[in-house]
Parts: sequence; structure tokens; C-alpha cells
Amino acid sequence: MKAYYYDESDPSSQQAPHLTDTVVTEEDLSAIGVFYRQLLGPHAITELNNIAREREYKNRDQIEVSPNSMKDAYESKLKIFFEEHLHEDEEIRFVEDGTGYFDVREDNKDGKWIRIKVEKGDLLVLPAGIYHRFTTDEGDYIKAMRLFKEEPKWVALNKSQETDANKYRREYLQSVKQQVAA
Ligand SMILES: CSCCC(=O)/C(O)=C/O
Ligand SMILES: [Fe+2]
Repeated sequence: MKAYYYDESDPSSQQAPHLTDTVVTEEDLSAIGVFYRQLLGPHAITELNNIAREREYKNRDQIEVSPNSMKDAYESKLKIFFEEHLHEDEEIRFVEDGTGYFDVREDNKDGKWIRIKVEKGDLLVLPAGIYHRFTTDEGDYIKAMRLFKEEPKWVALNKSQETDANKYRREYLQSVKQQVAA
């Protein structure tokens, strides 16, 4: 995992790195409610299962985002994933292969995008209510396990006045404010 502020001034495609030299640390991510762990090696799945048990993730499935798996739907899927959106529950992804970018809004400062480059072995948990988006990188391939607290659910609510007032959004902003005050 490597995280940095996203270069908004770079006109290249969403799949380009948009790299800046402003690094974002795991502690910075934690301050906006983003949980990260690197799980590699022979014990990775055991560690993942332990975290899943502690955090009460009961269900899981797998997604591959690539032209090979999605065929003609790939380009339109990439556009959908890259719309700024939130979920009413955590987004939990364990990268099994390939690479991609999750962008998250840093709401406790001036609302900039933070780009998180993920690769094999990365477990990333985005809290309910955080605005975010996803894209594959120029490698056009990622395979990830999706974990769920309850039944698999992946309703994305695109940013609007309605989502700005959403209960989970308001609770998220409150939790971030409390972390800053603490
Ligand atoms: C690598 S997981 C694909 C992206 C996704 O599932 C999602 O919900 C993005 O916000
Ligand atoms: Fe999402």
C-alpha cells in the first residue's frame, strides 16, 4: 500500500497514478477511519480470518475487475466505480492479485482526495459514510475478496445533496470530528 494526495492538475486518465510527493501515512488514514493491514505469506489467510472474526465479517465473495472478466462491461464498470460515492456499511477489500487505486475524501482537513494504491496482500476497510471511488490502474487487473458484516450488499450511493445528509454520512463526519478533538 502506498498513499498520497491525488494530483488534480494532471489531466491524464483516472488509471494514471496522479502521483504527488505528499505521502499519506497509515496513521493519517486511521484518523479518517480507514483501516489498513498488510497480510502476506503463509499465514495471510489465517490472519485475515482472525480479523474477520474480531470485526464480525460473516460473509465473503470474490470480484475480478478486468477486461477479461467483464468483457464489454469493463469500461462502463470503471466509470461507475469512479463516481464519488458512499455506502451505508463498511467497504472491506482484501487484494488477492493485481493492483488498483482507492481514492478517499479527507473530510477532516480541506476535502482533498487521497489516493491509496493497493496490491496483493492489502486489506483495506473504508468506513460507512466516507466518500470514495475506485479504479484499476494501467495494468487493468485486480482480484479482490469482498467481506461483509451481513449478507453481501454493494449499494453505492453517488454523492448528492441527499447523501450529504445521509444518516451514515453524518455519523461518519461526527466520528472523524471526535478523533480530531481527542
Ligand atoms: C477491487 S473491488 C472493486 C471496487 C468496489 O467493489 C467498490 O465498491 C468500490 O467502491
Ligand atoms: Fe464503494
